[in-house]
Amino acid sequence: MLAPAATPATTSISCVATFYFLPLPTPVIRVSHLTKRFGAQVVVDDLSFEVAAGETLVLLGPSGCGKTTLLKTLNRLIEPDGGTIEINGRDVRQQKPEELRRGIGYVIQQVGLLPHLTVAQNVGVVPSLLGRPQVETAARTTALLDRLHLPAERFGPMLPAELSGGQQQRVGLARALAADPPVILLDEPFGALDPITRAAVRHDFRELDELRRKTVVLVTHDVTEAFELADRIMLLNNGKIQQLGPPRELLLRPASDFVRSFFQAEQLALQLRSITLAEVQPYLPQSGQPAATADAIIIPFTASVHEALGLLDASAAPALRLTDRPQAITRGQLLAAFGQALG
Ligand SMILES: Nc1ncnc2c1ncn2[C@@H]1O[C@H](COP(=O)(O)OP(=O)(O)OP(=O)(O)O)[C@@H](O)[C@H]1O
Repeated sequence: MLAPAATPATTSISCVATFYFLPLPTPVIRVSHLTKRFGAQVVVDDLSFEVAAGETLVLLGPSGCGKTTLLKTLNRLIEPDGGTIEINGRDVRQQKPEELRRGIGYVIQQVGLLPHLTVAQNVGVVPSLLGRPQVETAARTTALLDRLHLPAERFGPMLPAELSGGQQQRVGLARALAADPPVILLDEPFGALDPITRAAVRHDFRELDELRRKTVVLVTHDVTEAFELADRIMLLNNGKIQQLGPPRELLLRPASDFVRSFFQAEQLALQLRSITLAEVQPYLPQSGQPAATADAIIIPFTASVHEALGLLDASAAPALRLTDRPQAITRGQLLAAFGQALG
């Protein structure tokens, strides 16, 4: 059976024990007893949570559970009926909505590019509103478009209507990042794209270095997307948090039948992504053929079973070899050990 993973709570406790004199990092977003009703329907029901600096929190749950409403309260596109929201220690109600929104990146499924402005002008909208020097904005726009595989020289002068859906979504991401806001909110940012474009744009999004420094809240109903992108997932139903934690915790230690059944359909695929080779290693045969380095792929313990199988499928290699383990592992042995690790 898998050993229990360290939860954020246990990690924090051990940090406090060892470095009790260091203050814990202040959360960038702190939500307390947030409530929103539409008529008689309570859509966000007394929610309290925090998001740490640099963390990606994914809001997940069935249609109508309140994900978008919750997200929109963070930048005051929707005003709550009760509770408080602090961003960087300031109550959002103390700031004018327009000013607040200029400091928070926002990406939506419909992209919402301004049709009469060029791609470069669209990306530069917020920095211009903030009065940033034009030269600085132009350089930032070029760098972002290049990083999102839309070379600025070619795409910068184009109009949004001349771009494909995937290209428009990339421009939407560049626009949200242009003013370098510390917080980014994304509502189904890849939702309108076909599966192949969706995977490609999501990959480029994940690879953006600067996102690692940002605090991100992302809404999706795509479970695989949530597992790929989230540091923690908040699973919602009827406006209430059903479970909040790292993806593998929701999968391996569901807090309720609702959580268990939510992931049921994709359970095997998610387990393959969540479980690492370090966890299956005790169940692999302890003796066997040493692998000839030339015909086995060497893979680290930190890789997931999904990544290992993907590498085997994509190459002509007959087996894998874990770093520091001389024996080769075949696909069959890996799957058998994975089954045993799941218990
Ligand atoms: N402006 C509004 N007026 C009345 N009801 C609303 C309004 N906006 C949302 N709702 C209702 O609030 C509930 C939650 O909506 P919300 O868009 O937050 O859900 P969601 O989880 O994002 O759903 P989806 O995944 O389908 O986008 C739904 O029942 C919706 O009909």
